[in-house]
Amino acid sequence: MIKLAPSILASDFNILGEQIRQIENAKAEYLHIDVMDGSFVPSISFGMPLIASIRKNSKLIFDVHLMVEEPIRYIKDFKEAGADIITVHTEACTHLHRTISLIKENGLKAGVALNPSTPLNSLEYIIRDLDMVLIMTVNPGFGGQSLIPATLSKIKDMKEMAIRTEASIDIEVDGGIMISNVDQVLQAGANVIVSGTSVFNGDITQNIVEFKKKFQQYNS
Ligand SMILES: O=C(CO)[C@@H](O)[C@H](O)COP(=O)(O)O
Ligand SMILES: [Fe+2]
Repeated sequence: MIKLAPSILASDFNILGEQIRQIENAKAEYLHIDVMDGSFVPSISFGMPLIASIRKNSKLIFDVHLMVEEPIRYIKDFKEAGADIITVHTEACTHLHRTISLIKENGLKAGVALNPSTPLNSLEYIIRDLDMVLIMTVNPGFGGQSLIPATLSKIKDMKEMAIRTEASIDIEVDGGIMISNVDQVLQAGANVIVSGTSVFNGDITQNIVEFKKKFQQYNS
């Protein structure tokens, strides 16, 4: 089943609650929440207080993408704020296995994200412990960038790796994904689609309908 994960980084924070309701009513599966620390990535976004606040009025699955150095320091805080899935960057973790174990001990789903230049073989000894791998299709840090074409073959290779290792993982893709190029990532094997700009620009409900139409042929 293909899932849509709208990224609130592209939302209008002045009416965030209302926009999340629209996403929920349009039946997106996840809410993608980009946390940036100004160190691992150049920009700073938001953190636990915002998540705790929107958690009160949403039943969506909170898919928290931590672009944070040594996220092991904050796993418990993000759980308490309301995260359901926590994805950490392999490049930001000195002790990746320990970090993933802590996410799981907290009863959450665990994901690992890879920057565009990070090879898949860094996952070889951890893949069976994961619920999700996030293949970044842009360099993390900002919304509204263009998908890097070389990441398409990486998604394919990830799918093959999951089959070869018999790992039952979701493959999430994130960055520059639009209605016009979503077929490419779906054909490559992704099944969780993050989209910020293309969901929030214009009519949110209609944009989600368009994404879901595209997903139909891959769901059979
Ligand atoms: O993690 C990130 C960026 O670092 C993403 O989740 C973006 O927020 C996606 O936004 P678009 O590229 O779809 O505008
Ligand atoms: Fe993200």
